[in-house]
Amino acid sequence: MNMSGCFNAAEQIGVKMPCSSDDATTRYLHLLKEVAVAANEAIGVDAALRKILQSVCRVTGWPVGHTLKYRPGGELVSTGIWHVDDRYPTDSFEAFRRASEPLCFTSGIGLPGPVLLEGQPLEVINTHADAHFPRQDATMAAGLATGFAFPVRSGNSITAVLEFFTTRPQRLSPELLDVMAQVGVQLGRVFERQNAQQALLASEQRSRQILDSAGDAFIGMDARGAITAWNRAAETIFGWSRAEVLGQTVAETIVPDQYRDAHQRGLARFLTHGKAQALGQRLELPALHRDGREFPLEITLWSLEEENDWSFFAFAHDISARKEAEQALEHRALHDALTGLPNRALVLDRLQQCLSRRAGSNDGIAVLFIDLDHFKRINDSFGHDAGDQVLITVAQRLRQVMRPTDTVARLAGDEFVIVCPDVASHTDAIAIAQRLLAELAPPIQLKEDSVFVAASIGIAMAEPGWDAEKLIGSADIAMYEAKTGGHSHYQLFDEQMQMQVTTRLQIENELHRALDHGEFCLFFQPIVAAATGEVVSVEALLRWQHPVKGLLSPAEFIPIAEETGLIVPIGTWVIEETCRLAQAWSFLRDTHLPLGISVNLSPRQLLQSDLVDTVKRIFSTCAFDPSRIEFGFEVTETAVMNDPEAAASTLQALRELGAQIAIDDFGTGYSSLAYLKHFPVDTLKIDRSFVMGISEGNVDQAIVRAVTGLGHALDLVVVAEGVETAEQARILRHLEVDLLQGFLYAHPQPAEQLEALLLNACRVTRSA
Ligand SMILES: Nc1nc2c(ncn2[C@@H]2O[C@@H]3COP(=O)(O)O[C@H]4[C@@H](O)[C@H](n5cnc6c(=O)[nH]c(N)nc65)O[C@@H]4COP(=O)(O)O[C@H]3[C@H]2O)c(=O)[nH]1
Repeated sequence: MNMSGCFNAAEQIGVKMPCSSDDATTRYLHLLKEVAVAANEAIGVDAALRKILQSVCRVTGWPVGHTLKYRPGGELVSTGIWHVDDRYPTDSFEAFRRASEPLCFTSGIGLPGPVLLEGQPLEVINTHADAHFPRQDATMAAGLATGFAFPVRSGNSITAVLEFFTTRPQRLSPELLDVMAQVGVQLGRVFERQNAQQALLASEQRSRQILDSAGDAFIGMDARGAITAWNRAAETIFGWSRAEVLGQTVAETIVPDQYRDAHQRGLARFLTHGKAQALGQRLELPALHRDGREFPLEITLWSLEEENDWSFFAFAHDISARKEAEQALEHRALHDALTGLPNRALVLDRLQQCLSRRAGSNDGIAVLFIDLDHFKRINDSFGHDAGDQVLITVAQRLRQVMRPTDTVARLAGDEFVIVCPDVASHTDAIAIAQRLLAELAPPIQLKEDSVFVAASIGIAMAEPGWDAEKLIGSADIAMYEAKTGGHSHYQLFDEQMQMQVTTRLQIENELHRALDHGEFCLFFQPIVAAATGEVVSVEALLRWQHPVKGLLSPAEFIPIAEETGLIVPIGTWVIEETCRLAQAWSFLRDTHLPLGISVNLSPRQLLQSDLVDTVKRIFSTCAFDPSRIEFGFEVTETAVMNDPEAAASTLQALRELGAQIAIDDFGTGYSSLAYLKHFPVDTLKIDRSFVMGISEGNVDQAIVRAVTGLGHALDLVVVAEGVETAEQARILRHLEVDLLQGFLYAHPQPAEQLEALLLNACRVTRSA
């Protein structure tokens, strides 16, 4: 090889090659090539050092080579990496090695120390003669006469020193020393690379530690969809270890089957068009666990472009617990806690959806509004636990008789609603109601008792333009009608009912105004002694002086006042007004008998908790003289039988305040004669319906006779209502009824008229 060839070859590997003899140059060139290859290919610094020690020893013919590395603090220490020629005696080498390895060479000391100081290759020709050579004895014993060393440079600093020894005193050529300097530079690159790798490794380890300590799963994915990163939380969340999933596709590992196509399409779209809706967003997605179970995941995705290749990363965490809690809350918000049925909000929502889906032709959607009859009695008689048990059983029965597509809901208390989205006709809806009533008919077994539950059902079919509220409201109106028509019935909604409801609503509003504006007034109807025709008592009867409709009788507004509870303040006004007038009239009569004055008490008033206190307050302000006025209350049988025990104690308390008690409309309601025995009652008022037919038939006469006999046996005064004819009066007198009330004697009349009647001591003669 000529000189130009030598430069060319050296330049190819990036080294400026000094010229020497052809032979030496070739060897040095090979050495540099070997060093370059070792520097590039060696797995690590140690391997490169071993290879280079070996190459240098071979090229130079020197038998021993050793490397020392720089240690922070400014000294060189043995790496333990040596090369020794096969022909060099092992014993000698071992002794030299043992002497060398423990030594630390500071700057300027021995062979490597000055190299560290100067940064240049150095040779020591006669190690035996050099007094500054710490290993003088060791080299002598090992027969190593000459040494040379050169630095390994990494940037501006020296990271290692390589030293070589030979047995003969020998001087190195300046070219060789230059070559060694180049070897040092090549080796320095290996050190630099290792440092960089170590730094990278350390940073990767730090990153991994951080990622492993994260509670969220960290997942990396390359552009092919393969998993590239998987931290400890990912192992826990998905059940796969890092080793198992690295290189596997995300799609097959954690994406549920049904979403895999979408996942692949999303990835392909991003890689082709750079568009990805999911990136940078916090998403909730279903994920797949190793055991095959799906679970909800909250995930944040982002992408990274590195060297023209895309990587994707995600932080994710299992939100099963949160979802369960949310679902439980949602379920609780939309379901009835006792029966587990949908509640009002949910049924309204479902019905609304159903109506919207069929907008335009809402036929086919039926709503059944179910209200249990007398449920309060079950609660009162058997306790609330039993009441709950009944509601649960009713819910189950309703559910099991309906189709899965129907919604059975509990609105409140004992009210249930069923939405049937597919009912062809009214006839079908009626058939459903009949099925429901039949299902509810068998007794419900409680702990010790069994109870029968009946229900009233209102049915409404959707009409175009109706919303959910209107449809349920209509079924409710129909249910109300079913209830008033008797119990355990069903009723279809019709527009007439709607009109009635509207009227009722209007009256309700007007009743409020009537009370505030003083539109009520009282009429009084005298009650006469059957034997003498003398007025012994009067009944106060409410009237409403309506500003537009004129004088209204109680039948037109009392039921609504009762329903809405307005009867309570109205009733209080009646008692106050009657007492006020009674006090004024107490001196009108010239008789030794007190004048009886009675007012009606509605069922609602009887249940009014402060009724007795209210009456007490009114009585105390009026202060009747009992020898002149006897104040009385009339209650119907039905009102009393709603809650006989409570009624008995209220009536008793009223009696203790000095009031008389009369049972009104006696014989028309459901009453127990046994109760009557225990009731604090003074008077029985025989209903007009028995008086009406008394002239024609024996049945009514027999009833009146029986009631009168019963009343007298219990020491009660018996009054007959609705006496219109002299014949009726005659028969009633014959049947020994004590008092008579009816149009025959007087119509209900305003207070002033009654006053005149009392003043004149008007004695109603027997007209017969
Ligand atoms: N056909 C016919 N009817 C007769 C005859 N004699 C009396 N009447 C009517 O029979 C009703 C008797 O009152 P009631 O049975 O307590 O029945 C009363 C009572 O239940 C209720 N009511 C009236 N005023 C009040 C009140 O202030 N409070 C409450 N809660 N209810 C009241 O309204 C009902 C109806 O009262 P009114 O319309 O005044 O009707 C009165 C009276 O006008 C007769 O010979 N023939």
